[in-house]
Amino acid sequence: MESQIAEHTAQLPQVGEPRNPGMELDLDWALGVEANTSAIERRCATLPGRRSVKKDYQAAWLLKAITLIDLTTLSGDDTAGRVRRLCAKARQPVRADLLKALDMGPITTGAVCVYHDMIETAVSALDGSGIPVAAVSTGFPGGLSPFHLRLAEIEESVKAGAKEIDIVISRRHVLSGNWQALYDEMKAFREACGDAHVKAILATGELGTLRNVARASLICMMAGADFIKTSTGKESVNATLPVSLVMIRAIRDYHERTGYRVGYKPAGGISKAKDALVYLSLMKDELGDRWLQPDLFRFGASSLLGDIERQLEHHVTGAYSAGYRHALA
Ligand SMILES: O=C[C@H](O)COP(=O)(O)O
Repeated sequence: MESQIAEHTAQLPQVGEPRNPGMELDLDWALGVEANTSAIERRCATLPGRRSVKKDYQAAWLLKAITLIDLTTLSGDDTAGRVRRLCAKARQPVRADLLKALDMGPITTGAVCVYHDMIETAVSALDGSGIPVAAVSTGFPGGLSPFHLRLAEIEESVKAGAKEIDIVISRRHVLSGNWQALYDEMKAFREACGDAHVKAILATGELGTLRNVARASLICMMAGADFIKTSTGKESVNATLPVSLVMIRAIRDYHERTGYRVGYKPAGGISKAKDALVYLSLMKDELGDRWLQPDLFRFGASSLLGDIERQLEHHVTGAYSAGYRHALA
């Protein structure tokens, strides 16, 4: 048991993984990509049944999943108190007695993700923990505020202490085929981030087709995205497996062609432990173990942690706790 947990939760040494610097816009490449929707859907339909992990392996994978969560609160009624509670949860996401029973030392979530106004609260609540604060930005979730204000918002968030910036792209650039505008926008966002890492939220539920998702993924990577992320969590359709397969394969193509590894963040609507396991096995199948580390994979999720805790408690005690006992996250 101990070795299974250790094997799946170990952090690989990150020997100076270079940041994706981006490249010139290569429209021939981006416009040449196709997405065979029925083949993609067929492949995804087989995933949940085919790759189930059980017992100790399942506990190990669930602990791993926790270390990959961007623990998120993005509500209009967020308060400093709620953000501080969320940060306490990020520092200690699993009860000490459960960790002990699983032979595990302390773990944390991958990051805490908040709106700009909550950055300073989160940074101070996470002080000394090494957990980065991610801020959604650029007029999240619509991305329709004036361009100079979107750049200024990024700069303010970096100044306030955010180490990761989750930007939203202009969906209209994709829907109108204005790929140059998408590239220029993403490049400007990346520059405004400076040393902070930038996640490009594609809002895939609003891009119309899987082919658009593939093209937008490539163009954002060409413009220097460190991560590509599915959704804001506010679209009517958020993270899905077909969209994930398309984005993950774009990441693979980009790595094969440029040598740079770009991260992946499915976000929105991922609230069940069993769904997290399917995403992890998809990453492992398509990209390999290197992409199961927090510098290359995150779940954007506000309630996934609660379900994972329930499953871990069941694993240890044989009983499920009531959902209300895990109300936060
Ligand atoms: O980026 C994270 C998402 O906004 C979280 O969405 P969720 O509340 O559906 O988990």
